[in-house]
Amino acid sequence: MGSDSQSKLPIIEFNEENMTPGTTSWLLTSDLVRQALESYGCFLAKYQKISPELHDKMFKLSKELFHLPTEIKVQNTSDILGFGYGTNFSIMPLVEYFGIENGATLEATKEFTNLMWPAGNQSFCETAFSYSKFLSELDHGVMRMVFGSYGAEKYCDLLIKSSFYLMRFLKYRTPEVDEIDIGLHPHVDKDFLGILDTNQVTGLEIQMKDGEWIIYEPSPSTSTFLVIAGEPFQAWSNGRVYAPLHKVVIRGTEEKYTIGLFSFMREKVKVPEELVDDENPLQFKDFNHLDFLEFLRGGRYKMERPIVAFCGI
Ligand SMILES: O=C(O)CCC(=O)C(=O)O
Ligand SMILES: [Fe+2]
Repeated sequence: MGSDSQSKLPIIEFNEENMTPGTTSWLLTSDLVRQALESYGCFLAKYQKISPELHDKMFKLSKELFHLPTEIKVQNTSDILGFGYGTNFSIMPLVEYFGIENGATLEATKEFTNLMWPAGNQSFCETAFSYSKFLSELDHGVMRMVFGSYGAEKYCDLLIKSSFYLMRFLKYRTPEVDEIDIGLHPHVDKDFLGILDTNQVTGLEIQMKDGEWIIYEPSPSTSTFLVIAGEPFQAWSNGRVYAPLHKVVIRGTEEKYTIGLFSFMREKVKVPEELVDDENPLQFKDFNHLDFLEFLRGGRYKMERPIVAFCGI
């Protein structure tokens, strides 16, 4: 166990003003965001667009989702590894999750809702859609800031246009006597950028660059999110952005719920020439993000740094 996240990780506020590209506060925030991702691979984002009411409603509806019968839940499938429903993993028995592929679109949210609630659940559909839409705006805002801060803003629109999301709902039950307390094994995310929201239960632990593990303490303010970089973002930045190893360990007696929005790119991911010079030679070849996800099949997702094996130079 290490120290807690509130004292270690940068906290960055996002508002109308500093999310407007070109303003002085946007430029200042852009540098803070880039530095945070380079130093920690993650930071806490204060983002009021998701109100406490919306947060509470989304988590209440998420609990209802996990209460559905198993025969309904297993219908949430996807061709992409890890995008559908998952549960009862022998090496991490506590976690159960759903995924909405193309989350942040109304069509996919409707389709998922109708699959889970054939008689309809308008409240879930509307809430999940507005929640994921607001989070996707934060995701775009963060990307624009990082690209801008590297002087690589001209590559941002194409990638953002090609991006899509996995909206993931996770639940971790508490371990029974003699059961392991691992919720998620240590892993580095395979998305470009992820945004995580949680109920007030600790469990997520993140490894810092110096090897120390810190415990993510959910903020009492429900408008605080954890923004965390995945390996593809690290590759795009030619190794500048850090993609931290993290895990979930359930030590208490309360169930943990998480909601995450993770971005993926359809457009080829290419290190900008602005990030390559004599001191920083090219570390990663151009790659297709979805091919990377295919590459992870057959147990390769357990590798320590699969992106290096996939497209490292
Ligand atoms: O539940 C959490 O806090 C972490 C989730 C996570 O790391 C993931 O879905 O990749
Ligand atoms: Fe993760």
